[in-house]
Amino acid sequence: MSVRPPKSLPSTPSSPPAKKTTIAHLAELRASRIPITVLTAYDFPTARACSAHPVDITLVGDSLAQVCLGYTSTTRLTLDEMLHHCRAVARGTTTPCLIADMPFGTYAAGPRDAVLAAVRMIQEGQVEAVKLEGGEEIVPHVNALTQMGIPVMAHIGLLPQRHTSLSGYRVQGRTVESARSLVRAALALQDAGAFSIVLEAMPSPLGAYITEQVNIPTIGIGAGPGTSGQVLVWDDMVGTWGGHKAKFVRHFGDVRKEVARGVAAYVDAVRDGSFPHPEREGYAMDHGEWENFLIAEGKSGWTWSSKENPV
Ligand SMILES: Nc1nc(=O)c2c([nH]1)NC[C@@H]1CN(c3ccc(C(=O)N[C@@H](CCC(=O)O)C(=O)O)cc3)CN21
Ligand SMILES: CC(C)C(=O)C(=O)O
Ligand SMILES: [Mg+2]
Repeated sequence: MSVRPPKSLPSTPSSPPAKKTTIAHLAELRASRIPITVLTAYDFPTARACSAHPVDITLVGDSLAQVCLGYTSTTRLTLDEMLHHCRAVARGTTTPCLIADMPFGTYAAGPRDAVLAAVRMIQEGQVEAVKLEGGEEIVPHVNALTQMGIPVMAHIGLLPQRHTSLSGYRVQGRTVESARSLVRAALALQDAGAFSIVLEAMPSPLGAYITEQVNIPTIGIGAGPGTSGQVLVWDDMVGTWGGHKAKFVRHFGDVRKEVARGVAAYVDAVRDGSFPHPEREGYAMDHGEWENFLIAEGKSGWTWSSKENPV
């Protein structure tokens, strides 16, 4: 399985042809202080939407477990389930860099497991890089992956895969000790070869401070505006997620309301017989063929009106 070749989007007079996002390009965005845009995607149409007004990175997050599959925790998601969604997102992805979360349990036992699972994610899932949650304890895993040429995005701060042992989804880095351990983790993960780090749920000054201390792009979610880029979960961004709304979420659309309106309008239209309209959404038949059909059936006087006889 080879890495997919860069694809170009058609150019318009106002915009040059979009190029495939590379790791070097992400580093350039950081150096130029151009915010990096990241959105999650779990399926083909969402991947297409992310590619159409292109974000820099499309992330198949393990938030997939909750917002798309209805599990109560990301820890329920298996590698096979993740691969199934990665393939769908890959089919809809053009220029964005495609990254996916390594599911809970696929790297816990050690670097060897991490490499085996990451190879499957690249070969079967067609992703370009993997993301792992953890601090200094996953430095050996990040080393093993990056030494074999598998690009790694690190993820520190709030670690949803550890919500049970951490007694919930809590903002991190609010004490001197916790803030210092996050800075140490960021530097250690950078030294281990991570090309970028997600900073989740930490005070804004700490997000900016870590960003200044490292020389790789940081991607914030609830880490303030001082990071190199931002990520949001798709369903939080478009407003389709009906569960807990974290403080860091902003709805940039109200798709839930529009979906509810559409479903109600469809059900009402079918029930009142206004959908489908016999011509607008139906197929016509040559009049002579129809007459001959009725004669063949012995029913030449048969008439039908969608109004009188809706079924
Ligand atoms: N829809 C959705 N959005 C996410 O960002 C997300 C998921 N799902 N699922 C996987 C993880 C879980 N995440 C979460 C889940 C809960 C909080 C949360 O309850 N945050 C509290 C902070 C509590 C505190 O003060 O410490 C909040 O109110 O923001 C944050 C991130 C992030 N990821
Ligand atoms: C929110 C991002 C960073 C994530 O890890 C996910 O969607 O699972
Ligand atoms: Mg995740």
